[in-house]
Amino acid sequence: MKAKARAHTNIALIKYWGKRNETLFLPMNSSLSITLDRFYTETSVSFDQEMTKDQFYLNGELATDQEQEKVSVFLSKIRRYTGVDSYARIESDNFVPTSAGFASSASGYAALTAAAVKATGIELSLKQLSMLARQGSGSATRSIYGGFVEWQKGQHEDGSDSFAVPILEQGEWDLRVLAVEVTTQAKKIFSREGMKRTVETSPFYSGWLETIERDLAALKQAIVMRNFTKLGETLEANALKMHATTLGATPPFMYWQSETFQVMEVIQELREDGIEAYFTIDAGPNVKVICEPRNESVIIDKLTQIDTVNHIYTCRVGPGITYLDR
Ligand SMILES: O=C(O)C[C@@](O)(CF)CCOP(=O)(O)OP(=O)(O)O
Repeated sequence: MKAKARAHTNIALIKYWGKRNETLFLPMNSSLSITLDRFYTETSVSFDQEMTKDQFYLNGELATDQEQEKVSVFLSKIRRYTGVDSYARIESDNFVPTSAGFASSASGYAALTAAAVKATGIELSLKQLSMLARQGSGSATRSIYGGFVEWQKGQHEDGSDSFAVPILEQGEWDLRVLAVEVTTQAKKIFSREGMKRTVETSPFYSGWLETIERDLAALKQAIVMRNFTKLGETLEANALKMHATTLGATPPFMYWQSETFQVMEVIQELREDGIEAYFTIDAGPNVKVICEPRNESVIIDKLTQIDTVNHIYTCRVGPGITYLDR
């Protein structure tokens, strides 16, 4: 019983920031992302009755004990859900430049979910795959689908209504995401810890939640109307509000470095010159710039003039999960 799947990473335009249930990975708020074409994870899973424990290989190497444990705990959720009781060999290859601020957990857990379930031979819906991937990493919930994807937070405390739904298919709106990799290698506060500390201690967190539904509605309307200005203004403001919550945490923290501000200033200058570009930032110093194809080259030219910019990856809207020959 073996299968292989590919899943792409995604960039949130309305951020998932905070859990209401850590065990089931239930979010405090709904979120919305774009799946990207360029970066993905390929994972194969082979269940074998003879194995006495799971074996996880990452990029060709046996993974660390900590990674083995995380994957095995997650695979047991899939075993319970599908009724399969054997161990498996898992091989994952990440085609994701984590140095550019892309979380490989989104594509990683989505690909693992798709390959593992396929290997069991049990047919599940994309909605069920999304609910399973959510329990590996929240942002993986969205990588089951391509295009523009909403992760509905759901109301039920068992998570049965917390999954992703496709909003717009790949190819229905051709936008660009420019991932700007800056030089700093600051110590990273992983998003799981960052959001937990913020939920538990930041007085600004309630303000974040109060504006989420309005942001989400505005962004979904912008998508329906293909209104790039409204999309950009909404996503940029949402990212800024997310990062504002961390400043009020105990102890306070900030993901931005001086290089981050340099990129943000150039984006604002571009807009003053009439070139529409908007930025979003996740749990790190790197900036992702969203623009329309016609402005891509002028924006890249301007960004490459910043001496602390290491590399710029150009991404387009990408696909949902696909199954590969072994
Ligand atoms: O992607 C977004 O919506 C916004 C973030 O990237 C942060 F900016 C959060 C991603 O969190 P994730 O790594 O999925 O956390 P997990 O559920 O604890 O594994």
